[in-house]
Amino acid sequence: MSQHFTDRAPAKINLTLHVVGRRADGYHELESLVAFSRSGDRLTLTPGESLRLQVGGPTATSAGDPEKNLVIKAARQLADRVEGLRLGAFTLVKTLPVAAGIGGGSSDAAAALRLLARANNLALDDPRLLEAARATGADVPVCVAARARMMSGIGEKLGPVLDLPPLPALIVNPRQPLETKPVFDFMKIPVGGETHFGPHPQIGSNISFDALIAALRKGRNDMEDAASVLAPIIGKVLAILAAAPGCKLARMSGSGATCFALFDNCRAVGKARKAIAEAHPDWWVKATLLN
Ligand SMILES: C[C@@](CO)(OP(=O)(O)O)[C@H](O)COP(=O)(O)OP(=O)(O)OC[C@H]1O[C@@H](n2ccc(N)nc2=O)[C@H](O)[C@@H]1O
Ligand SMILES: Nc1ncnc2c1ncn2[C@@H]1O[C@H](COP(=O)(O)OP(=O)(O)O)[C@@H](O)[C@H]1O
Repeated sequence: MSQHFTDRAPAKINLTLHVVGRRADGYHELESLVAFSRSGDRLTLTPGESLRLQVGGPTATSAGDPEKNLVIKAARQLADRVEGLRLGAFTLVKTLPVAAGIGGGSSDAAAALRLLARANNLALDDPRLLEAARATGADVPVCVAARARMMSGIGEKLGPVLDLPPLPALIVNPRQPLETKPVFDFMKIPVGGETHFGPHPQIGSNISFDALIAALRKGRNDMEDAASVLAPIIGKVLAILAAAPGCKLARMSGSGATCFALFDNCRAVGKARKAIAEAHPDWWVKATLLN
């Protein structure tokens, strides 16, 4: 049997998302504490000469044309930078909701870069790989290591990996896709302008669970109001999560519409998952640990 490599592409959760300004090229400058789930999509690479992608799984259709998939884009970006890069056939099992604020496509792209790095003996901190990540999408660099850390700039500046306590979390998507650009556009932040919503809380490694929750409460998701106008169901999801017994914090991730709730124990997450999944069988409801 031919050799193959497999990796997971976890969901990216913006525990905070502060929009702090806008660059001349229209991209928004952010400050965001990002964490990752334990589960997500699954990507396999069978190394070979030609680049191919087969997409399956429950959300494969909504991910769109495989030729435009971010897995292919990332592989081409790396091949443009690494002479003689061995490519191959990717198989993606897509389970994360698409256009959901949890960076599924970015995480798939980052997983593709990790797999190509393994197949070609490249280090994950090889500057060519990081450059390929940046060229693929703003959220791809943080998804390469897929560990909790601060992200700033448009996503290209990464703080040190943070040793956060694993956060019992429930992630809920009401299955209403919401693309990123219209939400940023709706915020109407002028180019060159700065926002004045307040500073980001300081969060370091080895912070206790309670101190982390207190710090996160001082932070925000600045895209929440705009996203809630474009997809009013977000308000309902947030209200349901906030009312779940034991919920310590409920917030939207990224540009939405996925929202998450943090709890101090997995039993409370399990109970909330059961209740919400039963009441809303059409929603995507996932219990996980974030860090
Ligand atoms: C908002 C965030 C927060 O983590 O997440 P999602 O909601 O997409 O998951 C990200 O910044 C999304 O990153 P990503 O989805 O990779 O963005 P890209 O594909 O590079 O850009 C999509 C579009 O979003 C806008 N964009 C993106 C990132 C950024 N910092 N400023 C922007 O204004 C641009 O209009 C761009 O055309
Ligand atoms: N592997 C992929 N998974 C999901 N979406 C993808 C993928 N590749 C390309 N896309 C496209 O990228 C866009 C954003 O998808 P996604 O990464 O799921 O958004 P978000 O970061 O908001 O969760 C969608 O329009 C989708 O068609």
